[in-house]
Amino acid sequence: MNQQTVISVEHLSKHFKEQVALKDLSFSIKRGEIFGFLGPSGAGKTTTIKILTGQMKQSGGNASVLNTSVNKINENIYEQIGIVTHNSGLYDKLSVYKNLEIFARLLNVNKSYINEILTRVGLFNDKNKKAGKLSQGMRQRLILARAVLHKPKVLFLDEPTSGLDPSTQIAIHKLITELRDEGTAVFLTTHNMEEADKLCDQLALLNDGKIVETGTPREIRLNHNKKKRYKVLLKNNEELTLSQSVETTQKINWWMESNELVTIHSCEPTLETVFLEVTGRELV
Ligand SMILES: Nc1ncnc2c1ncn2[C@@H]1O[C@H](COP(=O)(O)OP(=O)(O)OP(=O)(O)O)[C@@H](O)[C@H]1O
Repeated sequence: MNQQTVISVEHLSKHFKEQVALKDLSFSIKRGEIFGFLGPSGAGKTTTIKILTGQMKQSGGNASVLNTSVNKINENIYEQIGIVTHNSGLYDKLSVYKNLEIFARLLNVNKSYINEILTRVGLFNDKNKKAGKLSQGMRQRLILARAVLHKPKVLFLDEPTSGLDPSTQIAIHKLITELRDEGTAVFLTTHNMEEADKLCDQLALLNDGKIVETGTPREIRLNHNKKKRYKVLLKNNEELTLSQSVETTQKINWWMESNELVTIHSCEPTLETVFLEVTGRELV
């Protein structure tokens, strides 16, 4: 295994009685990489996180996190990983600060870091508020702060921005990117293709428990850019979409020479379009 590899998954499968939830998944994630697991509801994203964090047993194949097989994971691993899932809870009756203080004690983190992380997630001024009185976006930022308080080497985020307002989404994206730049490996599940496109270094598209496409967001979009088209805006306000051809090249040249061309863009497919193309399903 490459020294930089922190998560390695080989032929992983999971079934619940007759129902197959994961089929033969293989991928790896390196240090300082955001890996996006993109798929519609029921595709198997949460099941994968549960197996990788030792909360559920796989039916076949193997996976390791920080060189420990998921079959041998014990609570010691929680000193090195952080998890944000749908059911991450908070102590509602305690203040924002106290919620973090409890975890700082459990995880042997210097208390001085609490104020720093509260500032980073934009909650410093709310540190004395009771957790139960926070808005949904503030709650999610506190849950994220708690998950990264001990500077984990691996961070698992299960749809961390689902249902949040745009400014909270931006704040969370900024923190995730900073953590990646500091070397954390991030395993992120989402069904938000814009989030995946913007944030992730590598992506796996998951459908019905199977990986149907992998690569960087750009590679995936360009691989599926078969019908190359261009959108142009001309000085007379005319907007045209043109397919690649000798005729189109001549037209564009002419508009450029005669200073008629205002804007030109290539029309690559979005990840949403790619997903629809490879699965026949929308990413909802
Ligand atoms: N404990 C369980 N018992 C039986 N079936 C389960 C269990 N957990 C998950 N499944 C099934 O496995 C499949 C994958 O579920 P999973 O929760 O991993 O999907 P997901 O991609 O995380 O969906 P969402 O985006 O809605 O959270 C679904 O068909 C689900 O019904």
